[in-house]
Amino acid sequence: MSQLYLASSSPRRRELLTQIGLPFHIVPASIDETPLAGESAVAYVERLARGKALAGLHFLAQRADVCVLGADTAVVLDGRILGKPADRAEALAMLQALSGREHEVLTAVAVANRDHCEARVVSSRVTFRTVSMEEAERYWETGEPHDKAGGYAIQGLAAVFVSRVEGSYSAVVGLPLCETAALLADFSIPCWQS
Ligand SMILES: Cc1cn([C@H]2C[C@H](O)[C@@H](COP(=O)(O)OP(=O)(O)OP(=O)(O)O)O2)c(=O)[nH]c1=O
Repeated sequence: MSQLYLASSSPRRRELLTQIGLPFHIVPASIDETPLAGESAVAYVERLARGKALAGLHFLAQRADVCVLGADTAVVLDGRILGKPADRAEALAMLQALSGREHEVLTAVAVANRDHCEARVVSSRVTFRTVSMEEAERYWETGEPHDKAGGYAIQGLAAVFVSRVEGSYSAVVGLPLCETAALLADFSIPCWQS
């Protein structure tokens, strides 16, 4: 059986993969995350997830005995991708834009070995109650928003803003676990139940 590598520096993704009982190693995979001109959000997250998995495989010198998993999460509002906020002003602007509205969270997961690379994209819908400017400012001070797509963490303090989730909770946090397990099964990497 192949050894599984997670191409990610995200502690969330490590915790999520651990949650479903899979042993894995970590491999670095930093890639350019600039969107291409005219690229849709779905195409963007899929390209990045594949890119991270393939960069990890490259780092491991295309070893024959490994499978590498990469993922990418983007928050999409009115067709616009909200990445990680660059600074306080951008984080506050994102929270104000998300306040009192529904938005989409897209997460792509990709698995690659030397022969092929497969990906799935999962779309979820998250609704925020109204968030006041004072709350947004306090939230920024907690330090939670800076490394999160859309400037919030549903699994963290921002849970108090979320009135509804439709879709995959684990995908919003950073890795769609149901789809990940299915994808890994296709690569003959069994999860806890098989
Ligand atoms: C919307 C949302 C995002 N996030 C996080 C998940 C991802 O870590 C991050 C999105 O950025 P990504 O670029 O997908 O991932 P990353 O840079 O953190 O890690 P890597 O590329 O090395 O795998 O936002 C949450 O933790 N909670 C949430 O509710």
